[in-house]
Amino acid sequence: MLEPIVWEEDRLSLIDQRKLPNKLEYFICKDYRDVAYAIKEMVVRGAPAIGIAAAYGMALAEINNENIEEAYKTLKNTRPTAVNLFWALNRCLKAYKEGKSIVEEAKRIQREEEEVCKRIGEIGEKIVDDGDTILTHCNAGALATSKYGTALSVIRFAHYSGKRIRVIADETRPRLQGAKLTAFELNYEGIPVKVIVDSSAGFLMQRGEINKVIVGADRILRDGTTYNKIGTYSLAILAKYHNIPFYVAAPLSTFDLESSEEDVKIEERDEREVAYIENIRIVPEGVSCINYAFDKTPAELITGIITEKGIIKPKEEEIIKLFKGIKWKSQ
Ligand SMILES: CSC[C@@H](O)[C@@H](O)C(=O)COP(=O)(O)O
Repeated sequence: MLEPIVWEEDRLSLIDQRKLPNKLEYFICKDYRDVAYAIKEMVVRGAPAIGIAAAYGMALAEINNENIEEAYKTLKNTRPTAVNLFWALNRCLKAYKEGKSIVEEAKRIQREEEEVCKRIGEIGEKIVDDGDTILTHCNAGALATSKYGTALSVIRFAHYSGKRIRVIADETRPRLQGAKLTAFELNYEGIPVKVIVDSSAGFLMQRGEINKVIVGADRILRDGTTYNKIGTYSLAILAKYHNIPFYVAAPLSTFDLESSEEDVKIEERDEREVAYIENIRIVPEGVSCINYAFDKTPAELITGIITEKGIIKPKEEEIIKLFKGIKWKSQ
């Protein structure tokens, strides 16, 4: 399996996801500023992965004897929507304030998140039937976590258990995480995958060519409202219309029990991501573009949320029950 986040000899190496699928290269981070750059520029991306990377950013600040509060602030301001970033940074800051090692805390976060993704796969594969064709959006795989993934962990474990499944990856404009990353990751492991343009999902559903939709999440509120890559909401509406089960797979670190919808900042990225394809302008000069990176899917469109502690309905009482006995702080 790919190893997107490697901590070795006091430095952090990240698979440079901007270069996939054509080059598998590592981007080396020697200080927290390198990590902040890597998160902002999407060298590393995906909610759990940016949380883990940010934790190592704090670890680098500790090793380099830099100001920890400054590092925390810089890393916190890289991307606004995925809550795992704030969750991981807060864990590291707390460890530091308690006089514990940030390096050890970051390693613990990575180990735990990998284990959690494995559990999501083992638990979630039960919803997959032999012969299913599963649509997924963006990349919620090992590249977006550290190992296994969330939505792709469910798909991986269904494949490992011998179920004959096929995956359809939305290309996921504008950054093409589906076409570039999900297709690369699944193909790397021999899991059958085909790529479609985002706009053909509805037609494939209408033709009965999709049995399930499984996506990841960047933030889930206490009422089940789910923030994920732009386009997720449209897929959820389409799935509802065609009676296709729509699942979200996410670890507890992606839940945000404290915020309400007004508190969640949807990242808006540079409009050039839409206006250009591989450095060629495709939108007429003088025309601007709208580039929200995430959207919001209401709970009533979601069949179930697959977590490391079981599959739940996206309902407040079930979500609260998940967190019984767990202390949690987002931002
Ligand atoms: C397990 S990753 C889940 C989400 O983080 C993923 O679906 C997603 O939306 C990633 O967005 P990105 O902008 O590539 O960081």
